Amino acid sequence: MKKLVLLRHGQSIWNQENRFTGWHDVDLTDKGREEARAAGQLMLRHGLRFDHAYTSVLKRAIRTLWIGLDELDQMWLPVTKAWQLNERHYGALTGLNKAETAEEYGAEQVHIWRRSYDTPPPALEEDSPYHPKHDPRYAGLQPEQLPATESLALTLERVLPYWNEAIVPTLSGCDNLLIAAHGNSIRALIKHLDQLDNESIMKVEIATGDPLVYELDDALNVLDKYYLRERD
Ligand SMILES: O=C(O)[C@H](O)COP(=O)(O)O
Repeated sequence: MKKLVLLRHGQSIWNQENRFTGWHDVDLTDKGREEARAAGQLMLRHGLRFDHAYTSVLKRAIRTLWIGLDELDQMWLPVTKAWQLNERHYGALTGLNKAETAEEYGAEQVHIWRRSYDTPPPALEEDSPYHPKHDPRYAGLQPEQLPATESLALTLERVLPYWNEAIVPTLSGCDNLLIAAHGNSIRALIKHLDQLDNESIMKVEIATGDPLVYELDDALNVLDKYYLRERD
């Protein structure tokens, strides 16, 4: 039996400030580092050790992974960083306060932007400093690969090919894999793994620093799924 653990990063500075973040690269708060440490300790207590780890190219997920692996004494682990595991791009909402945006546009509209399956937020202008075309870490990508906004559906369109082409071959050849990522890239993976319809995925919320375990057979069929804290 294989184990796949999905871990959302600990609290970030913009989570704390209640700002739309998406692809903006903000670090963890002290609380976020503590959440990452607690997640690592929880995995340690349950005897989890990994053969490989994946993360995004955003420091809140990378640092959560580092802290978790440090607790597991597995800092030596091979790690693959992939932009495809980034948070969904929040478009023109990036940097705005979520409560203030709800006051301005209405709570219902903000809920649609945050949780509808296929309604993306308004797109960023190309000259916005938040546009990924200005960020050297994406210099190797084609212009059409750089989002100016993303719905969950569009996020899935880049997460799923990466899952199939990169993660599935790795997972097929090992026992235990850790993915440290983001609320919506993890929701995209969950939609695929649990075969949820577009309606059901809208209700799925992912907490920070809360390891979610999938037990899989050799063909990567899901045998069981649980939050590790439930078994603590
Ligand atoms: O990018 C963000 O702002 C958060 O990490 C996730 O936001 P959400 O809860 O609005 O999906």
